[in-house]
Amino acid sequence: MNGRHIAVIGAGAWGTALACAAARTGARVTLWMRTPVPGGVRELPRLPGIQLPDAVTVTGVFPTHADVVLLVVPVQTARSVSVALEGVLAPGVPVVTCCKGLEQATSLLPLTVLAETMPDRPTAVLSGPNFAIEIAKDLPAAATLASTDLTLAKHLTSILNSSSFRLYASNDVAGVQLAGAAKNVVAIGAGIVIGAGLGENGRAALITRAVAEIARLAEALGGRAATLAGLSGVGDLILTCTGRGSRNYSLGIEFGEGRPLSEILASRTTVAEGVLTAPALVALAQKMGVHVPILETITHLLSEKLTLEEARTLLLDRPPTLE
Ligand SMILES: NC(=O)c1ccc[n+]([C@@H]2O[C@H](COP(=O)([O-])OP(=O)(O)OC[C@H]3O[C@@H](n4cnc5c(N)ncnc54)[C@H](O)[C@@H]3O)[C@@H](O)[C@H]2O)c1
Ligand SMILES: O=P(O)(O)OC[C@H](O)CO
Repeated sequence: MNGRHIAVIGAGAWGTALACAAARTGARVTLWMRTPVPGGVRELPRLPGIQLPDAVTVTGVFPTHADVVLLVVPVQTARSVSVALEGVLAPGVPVVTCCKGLEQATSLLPLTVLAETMPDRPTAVLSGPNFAIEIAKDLPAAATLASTDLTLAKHLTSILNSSSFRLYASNDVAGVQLAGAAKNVVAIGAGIVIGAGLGENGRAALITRAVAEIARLAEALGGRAATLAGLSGVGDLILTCTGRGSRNYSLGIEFGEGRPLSEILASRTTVAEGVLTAPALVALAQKMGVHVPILETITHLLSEKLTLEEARTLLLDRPPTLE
């Protein structure tokens, strides 16, 4: 062990996988679970077949100290969990949000939520094309770690990087967070296209033009359009809009096949962040005065304000324009 301590808050699929990845850096790891199993566990329900490394201790108690804390809960719970964590965590310990989405009630990005709940704390975001099960199995992957403080981002990449999980530092927190949030909405749209039998050309067009919408919104929020070409942008869109392992993409496929959203959600126990992020994203775009017809159409399909036929007409019957 290297003497470092990494704490992971949230023992869902992604928290479990990140605990495995953190253990591979040589650190001691604590994994906070909302409802810990008495006597501890080595195999967790969200990732069947994955054994936790010995370096990982599962706990129901928030850490008071660590070299870094990873916040890995559904984005809609980030506010309440971070408030509780802030009550016990020592000042100065950096917190990295690993959530992908917007808070539904406020349209805030996760780091903006943390700025309200942990105002004096150093923070960062981790985002990229990462299916939890593959990270847990130690398959090769990469992601972006962004902080407004680039020195902190570089320091955290050096703590969390390993020979199978390669991290790149960035200071574009708006671009990285927005890309991670929006890709879940686009993945639902891509799934709808495939589920409805509209073809792979249509899916490629939808993804590509959605990138233009997200880039415009990222710039309006102070981010960089170029970030969309990176791991948190196109990288995650490629994975999530084509990989059947994506909860958001597979939800879109089922919806496109004609299954009601309420029925799909009732049949699942894991989070598909795109569902609640979609209306928040559209509200944010409206507030910033950014035109996002594709994101809007996906949102209206999910809320049944549009039929598939109406959505198709709305997107395709617009006058041609410059790319
Ligand atoms: N699964 C992946 O491959 C993956 C990869 C990258 C990022 N993410 C992101 O990580 C976040 C978490 O996703 P996940 O895959 O781990 O979800 P999950 O559905 O597998 O698990 C969610 C976990 O959060 C816990 N939880 C729910 N409500 C809570 C509350 N109020 N307080 C505390 N804990 C609560 C649940 O008990 C569960 O353990 C999401 O924002 C997701 O987009 C997931
Ligand atoms: O299963 P999804 O759709 O939540 O996607 C998981 C990760 O975000 C992929 O990078």
